[in-house]
Amino acid sequence: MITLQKIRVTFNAGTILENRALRNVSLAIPEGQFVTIIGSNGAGKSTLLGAVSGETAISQGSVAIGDVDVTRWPVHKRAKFAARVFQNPLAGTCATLSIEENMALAYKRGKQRGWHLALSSNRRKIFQDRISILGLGLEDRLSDSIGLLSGGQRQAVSLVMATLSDSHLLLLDEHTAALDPRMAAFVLELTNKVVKEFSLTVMMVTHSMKDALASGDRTIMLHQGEVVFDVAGDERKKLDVPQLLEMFSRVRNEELSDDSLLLG
Ligand SMILES: Nc1ncnc2c1ncn2[C@@H]1O[C@H](COP(=O)(O)OP(=O)(O)OP(=O)(O)O)[C@@H](O)[C@H]1O
Repeated sequence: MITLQKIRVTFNAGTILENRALRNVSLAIPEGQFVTIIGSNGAGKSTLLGAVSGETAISQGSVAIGDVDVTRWPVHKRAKFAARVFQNPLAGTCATLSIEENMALAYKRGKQRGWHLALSSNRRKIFQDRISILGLGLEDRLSDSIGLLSGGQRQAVSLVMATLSDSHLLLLDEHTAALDPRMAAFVLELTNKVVKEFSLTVMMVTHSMKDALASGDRTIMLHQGEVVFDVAGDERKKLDVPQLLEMFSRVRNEELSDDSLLLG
């Protein structure tokens, strides 16, 4: 269970640039749940993921992963519990290292030993098996520099890397947004496969209402730093994109099209 209690994040507090990016957000996400997060530009979606991963300092509230209160834990310590995949494929991997070295780093995330120790022949077999899930033939290219891969291949490897550490929480921050439509669909499909296979708990930010409803089992919408609706189960199954847009426009009291949400 991920438990966020009354999270507040205020950037530039006390200045004319003060921005209350998250206002009293409380959420309880049971283990194994896949939550999709939508909302227009600046709604606080990335800030929410940052509050969980530790990349964003919270002004008030608490974050617990399982029974552990991690509110005061730095990013590197929380990495044991949570893996994050960013929009920019270059952000989550190190271009100058090989695929297997990147995997070794992911493997040792939250552990004490150096990454070279994670590169034993046993480990290499695990990496090969794991990466073959992708069906991209990368198991034969483990010693290639990761910088040689396309954006989509890199996102795919990042997903596999997320399954190598002991973390069971996957934070996806618009991880398909920078890819062409075909690759985006492939990476999303792969996401669902990996999540299912490794029973991961997921928080996925997306600008696509369609993807938000098609993936996962719960959808929350943020608006101006607040959760404005939270839907799961049968109620969610019955929802379609136009209805979701209508709910959103009711919240904002204005008319929106899918594109206007996508483009903010
Ligand atoms: N480091 C920061 N310093 C100051 N303000 C910030 C910082 N990070 C985010 N913000 C502001 O906090 C608000 C929420 O930003 P956030 O990135 O969480 O929105 P978002 O919903 O992810 O938007 P988008 O869909 O555009 O990525 C925005 O007004 C943003 O400008």
